[in-house]
Amino acid sequence: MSESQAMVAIAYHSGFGHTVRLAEAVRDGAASVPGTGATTVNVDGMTEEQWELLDASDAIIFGSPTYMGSASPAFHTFAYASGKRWVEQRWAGKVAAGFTNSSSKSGDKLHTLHYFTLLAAQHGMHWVNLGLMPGWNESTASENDLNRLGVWLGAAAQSNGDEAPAEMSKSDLLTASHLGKRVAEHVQLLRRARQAA
Ligand SMILES: Cc1cc2nc3c(=O)[nH]c(=O)nc-3n(C[C@H](O)[C@H](O)[C@H](O)COP(=O)(O)O)c2cc1C
Repeated sequence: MSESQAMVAIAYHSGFGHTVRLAEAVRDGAASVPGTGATTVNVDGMTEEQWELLDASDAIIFGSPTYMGSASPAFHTFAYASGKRWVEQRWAGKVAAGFTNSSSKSGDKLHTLHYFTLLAAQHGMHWVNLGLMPGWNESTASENDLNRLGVWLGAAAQSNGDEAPAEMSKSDLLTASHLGKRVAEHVQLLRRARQAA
């Protein structure tokens, strides 16, 4: 990462390989914005180096499958451990966003996204929402629309319980990529504003 380059970190967990595909799409969307580097961090077993990478990032995008109506236990372990950063408000002022995946169309994914907003707020971070109108909600609409699940708070994806990660919805992956790009654009805006201040 060059000195002037912004960094977007995607802090995610994936138990069975679906959510990691979203994390990669978010990363690619963020990296498409000029002057932005992006990297994924699997939060299941964080190293000191990975914590330092998050500390040094301009944005942290949280991602987890929805298990039993909330983020996965591995993600919650990461969030609990982030309390060390919380005490010092070390992530305050960073940009935050989130994404989740589950097998049901709703599946209570919104609760996972709500949880991410609280985590971001406790860290003093600035939440960026999805910024896409809902798709697939008219007779002429299609499940290939962006934001096909009609969520505003973050990127939500649905993968059938009997299908491999390779079968994931292209619309969901593009929606995740949109979120990464939007976060990187906000990071660039904030950087310019802070430099001008
Ligand atoms: C313990 C457990 C709890 C789950 N709870 C939910 C749930 O609350 N809602 C839902 O729609 N799917 C639920 N699922 C399905 C997962 O969200 C789904 O398999 C998802 O694709 C897993 O993502 P991953 O491959 O990244 O781990 C659950 C799966 C497991 C193993």
